[in-house]
Amino acid sequence: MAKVLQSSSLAASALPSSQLVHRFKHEQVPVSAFFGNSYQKAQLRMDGKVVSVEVGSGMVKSEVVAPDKAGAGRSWVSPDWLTSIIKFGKGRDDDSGIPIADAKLEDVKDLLGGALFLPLYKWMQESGPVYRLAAGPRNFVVVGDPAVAKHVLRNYGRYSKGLVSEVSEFLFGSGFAIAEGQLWTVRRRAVLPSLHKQYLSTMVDQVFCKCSERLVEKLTIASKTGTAVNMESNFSQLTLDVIGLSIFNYDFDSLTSDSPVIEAIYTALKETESRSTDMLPYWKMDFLCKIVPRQQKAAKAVKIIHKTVEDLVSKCKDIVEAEGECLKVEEYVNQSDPSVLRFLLASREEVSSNQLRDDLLSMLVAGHETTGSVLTWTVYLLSKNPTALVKVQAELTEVLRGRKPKYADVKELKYLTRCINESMRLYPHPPVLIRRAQEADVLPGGYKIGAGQDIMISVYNIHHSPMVWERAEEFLPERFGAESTMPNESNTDFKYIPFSGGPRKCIGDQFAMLEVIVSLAVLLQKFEFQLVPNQKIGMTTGATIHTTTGLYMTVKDLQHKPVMASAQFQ
Ligand code: HEM
Repeated sequence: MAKVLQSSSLAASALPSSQLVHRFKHEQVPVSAFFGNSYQKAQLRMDGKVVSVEVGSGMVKSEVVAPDKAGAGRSWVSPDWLTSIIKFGKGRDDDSGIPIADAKLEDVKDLLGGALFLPLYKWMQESGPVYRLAAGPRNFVVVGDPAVAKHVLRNYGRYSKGLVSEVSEFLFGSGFAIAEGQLWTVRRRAVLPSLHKQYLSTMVDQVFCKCSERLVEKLTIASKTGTAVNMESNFSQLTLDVIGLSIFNYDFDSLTSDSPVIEAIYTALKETESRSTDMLPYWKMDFLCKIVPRQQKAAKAVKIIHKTVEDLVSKCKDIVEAEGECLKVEEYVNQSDPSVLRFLLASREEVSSNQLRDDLLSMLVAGHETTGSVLTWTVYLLSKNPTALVKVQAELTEVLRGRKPKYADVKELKYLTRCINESMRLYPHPPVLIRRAQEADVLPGGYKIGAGQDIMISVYNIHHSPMVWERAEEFLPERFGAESTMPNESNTDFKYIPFSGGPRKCIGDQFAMLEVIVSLAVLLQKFEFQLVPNQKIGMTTGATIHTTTGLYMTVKDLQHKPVMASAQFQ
């Protein structure tokens, strides 16, 4: 006898998703992945219709029963029935102690291409800091509690990157940003020393300042004509220049944002940007990527990126081989090319060209949009908080007196740094970290999870939680204190984790902070940024928090404007 969903008991594990697909939203999704092995028949709301689906020995039969007047199913996440599945699936024997979020259609209708972290926050307010969410083919335990985040992030061996590795492998390959186990350990250990202090201080002068000054030239023209500029796309371009030049070669005149190399990478990255989120419903269905046009486009773009990076690796190999001997750090940073690539080749480590390519790509992708988004939201917040902006300008005048910043100046720009810290609290990039339990575990608070459980650590929830932060929604750079050390996961006990924490913490955190501080020091000494009026700045997500339609600003030259306020802050 076929059972209907509402009365059946569903097993938690998913069927292999390979044969069973249902056409939905113009593309195909794996019906079977939504159900357990004991499932036989259910009614689903899909594509604006109520559909009866029957599964038996590898076959799926579906027929439309009625139009779906309630409108559920216009999103691939049909929350009402997914919540039901989880409730029935976990059933009476659920002793995990984890409440199930009551996901409603209106919470998630814009989920695809929208801002997932916003409904995650709403559900935290309703269900508490740790809850279970049905999302597409999987269920996630969503974490907004610093103690639980600390447990998961610190116990790396027991939690892998899971889904995030699966959906971004097409781009990162075996790069260390998504690699696991021994490969990750070896490659991270090999790359980490390339970001040493001397390298960073060289980059401030040779790359960060130069790229920012190039943006100053562009904005000067806009300031003269009064044209509004989209600062989000300008920052995206700036940070790609910076990371491309720093990783591959900082010969500024030969490798610039308008050079074919950077241009190719930029175009290709744009194409691939949304593929990871697109991929979530197709989880483990590689064949769909070969037939869906948008996925085909992304696959082509990855080929361009790979070819471009392979050419750069091979050119640099020739240079290093011609040099013969291994260079010491001091010698190497004084050379005309102290790039990460050159460091890695000069260290003469046994590594394949493809592995090197994937590791460099890991850094390029992880270090580009994240830093661009921090710049975007910091400038946005400063334009909305004139008192903080005046303090920043006063500090810049006091410390730099109109000159460009050097490495040693950065630690004196305390208030600017706190504004950036606070911007990363309010707008963390990425807003959600994904992990998968390798074994059963009990989380702090007594929540039980099984092996294979997917987990979303919502950094956004932790950073916005009124249980964690006072006046959580306000922009208060002073909250971190001027003289205390830079806030991080250790000194805030995982309340502040914009760079994650534990063994897989961001490898480029210092690089990124330096880059953002230096870029803003150059730009804010020169210009005042004003939001174009009547602009709605909405949020959406790719890997980071983006604006929905750009951040349009007018820029005014500050050259002759005196700065009044004192730079002191408590
Ligand atoms: C403000 C800018 C940045 C932010 C907010 C940021 C944030 C993060 C976060 C949260 C993670 C951990 C992801 C996870 O646990 O799943 C991460 C990892 C990583 N980041 Fe960053 N990042 C930034 C800039 C950079 C830069 C400039 C680089 C390269 C120079 C970089 C390279 C990486 C790499 C390679 C990883 C993976 C590390 C591993 O798995 O071992 N990031 N980043």
